[in-house]
Amino acid sequence: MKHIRNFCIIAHIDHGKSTLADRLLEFTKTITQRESQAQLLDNMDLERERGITIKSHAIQMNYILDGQEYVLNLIDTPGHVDFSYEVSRSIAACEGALLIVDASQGIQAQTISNLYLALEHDLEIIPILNKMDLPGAMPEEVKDQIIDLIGCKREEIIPASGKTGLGIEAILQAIIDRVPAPVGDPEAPLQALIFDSVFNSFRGIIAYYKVVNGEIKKGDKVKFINTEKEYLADEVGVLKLNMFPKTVVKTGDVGYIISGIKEAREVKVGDTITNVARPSMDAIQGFEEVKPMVFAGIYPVDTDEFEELREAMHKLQLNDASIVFEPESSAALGFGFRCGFLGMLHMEIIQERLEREFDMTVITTVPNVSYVAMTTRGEEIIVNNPSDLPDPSKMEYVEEPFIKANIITKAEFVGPVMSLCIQKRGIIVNQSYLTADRVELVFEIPMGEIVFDFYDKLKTISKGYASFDYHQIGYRKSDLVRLDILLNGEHVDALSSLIHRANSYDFGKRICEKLRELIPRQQFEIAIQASIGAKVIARENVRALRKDVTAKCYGGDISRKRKLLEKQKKGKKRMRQVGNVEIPQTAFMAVLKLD
Ligand SMILES: Nc1nc2c(ncn2[C@@H]2O[C@H](COP(=O)(O)OP(=O)(O)OP(=O)(O)O)[C@@H](O)[C@H]2O)c(=O)[nH]1
Repeated sequence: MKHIRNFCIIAHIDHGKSTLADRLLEFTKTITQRESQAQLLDNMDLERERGITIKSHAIQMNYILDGQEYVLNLIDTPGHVDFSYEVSRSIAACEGALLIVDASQGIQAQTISNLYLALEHDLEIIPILNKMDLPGAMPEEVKDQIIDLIGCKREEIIPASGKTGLGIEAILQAIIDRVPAPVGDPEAPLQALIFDSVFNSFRGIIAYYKVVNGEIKKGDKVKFINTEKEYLADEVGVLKLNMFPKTVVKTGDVGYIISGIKEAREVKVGDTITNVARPSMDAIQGFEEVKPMVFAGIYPVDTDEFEELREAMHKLQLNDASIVFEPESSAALGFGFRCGFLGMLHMEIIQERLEREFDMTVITTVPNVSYVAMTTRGEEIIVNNPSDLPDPSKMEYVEEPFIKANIITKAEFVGPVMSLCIQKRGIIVNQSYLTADRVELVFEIPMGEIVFDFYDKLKTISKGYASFDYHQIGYRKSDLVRLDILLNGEHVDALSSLIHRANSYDFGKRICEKLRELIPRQQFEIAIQASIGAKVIARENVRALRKDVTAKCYGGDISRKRKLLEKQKKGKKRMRQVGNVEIPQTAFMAVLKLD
């Protein structure tokens, strides 16, 4: 135990965490250069394509320093806010953290929020100034920022580059010298903290844990304290490049367990494993049920494919326990599912996986957050779909989730950032200068206002010099109304949204204009109306189509005509007929496209 070091890497997105991790793995010969495809740890295809770490992973390195062999467990953490609970669990399994800061970018919002998480768990922080090879690196300036932030000594900051390999040896030395060995009682009953799990189609769910006290042996009967389920430890071991089976994983070490679990739902990140024969009564603290934040309807384009979609969703849920879904029906879209996601990125990933892995073509409706409505009869209703909002006459009030948003930007962008936040119904609670040129702004904002395009807008108005991070701070009463859309007088339930009363007129007008652009002209005129209750507040028309689309090809060559028709057919793939109007997928997402 004395020679084990458990550490994670925390960084703002794109500051070079995965690249640096690869260099550490190469240097310790955990992987050979040949095995080191770019960003080895990101082994899901989607992760590699998007260049982000979606799930945390762990890997063990062996390193000899001054004749002593050390076991270094690196726990990789995801960098995106959608997955922040996983970051917090990974951090809880470590004694130290490498805090990576891009020398050309300086400290960003997630550097700070992840740092706070690490400090909450009393982790030893090793500051690293990465990307020193970049011409735009500003080492002295960024060092000042780091010193201000964590109060370390200048010489404690390690200059590094994941690209050239600068600083790698110094980092390993610092991990051994500065990160404390795990503490724990080898004689005590087993307590192992689950910080991640993965789905393997052959072996079922593989859970990753850190043994906090006691030990876990192959063949043990174990129990997961929060779910109260018992399993046989078919295989335990440590994580190298591949799984490395062992007969026992001891106190302080990081390992995996395979026990025939088939569904991701049964393994909850943050849960504690104990031994059935000699149980610990206490779970390790900090366990939370992960709650979805964003909801949207997912419908098969082809109504016959509902059962296939159900099967695909179930399969996805087997390896991603954070998706929830239940059947719903929409007058406009037929049968589908209301699905809950951790955030917008998570939603996009699920949609993409449905298409790639299950070959499903789906229509997704506008995402919304989860509201709470209090009825006049004193019932509390959770509203995950705007259509479920009770009639105003039967409702006392509605509450919406709020977040605390942390934004770091340059002083010159404070004005525009503030106006954006205020436009999104934000309330500023703090403003502080980190340096003469860098400002941290703290806002409380309704979550519904930021889930869509907030981050994009923030990036645009700050020319990319703003970083953003948030956490939920609970529900508050709001004056929300349901805005409905009618097409030729017919209410399209999938286009309803909840909106603050003060913004509803402007919003109604803009959404009608946007729909007019997105709904293609058809054989007849289409009236687009926005209404609140029975009152129509905006209207636009899509004029009738006069000419045949192929008309301009008359006399032209036939192949061109066929191509045009085919193109049209493809475009139609994601269309839905509502009443007599055909609505394209893009229209269901119109809200996201408002300027
Ligand atoms: N010049 C230079 N580029 C680097 C260095 N380290 C990483 N990069 C580049 O920076 C980008 C982001 O690197 P990643 O390692 O994927 O960053 P990350 O922090 O792991 O990103 P997430 O996993 O998404 O949080 C990639 O394009 C890398 O090639 C470095 O030391 N120097």
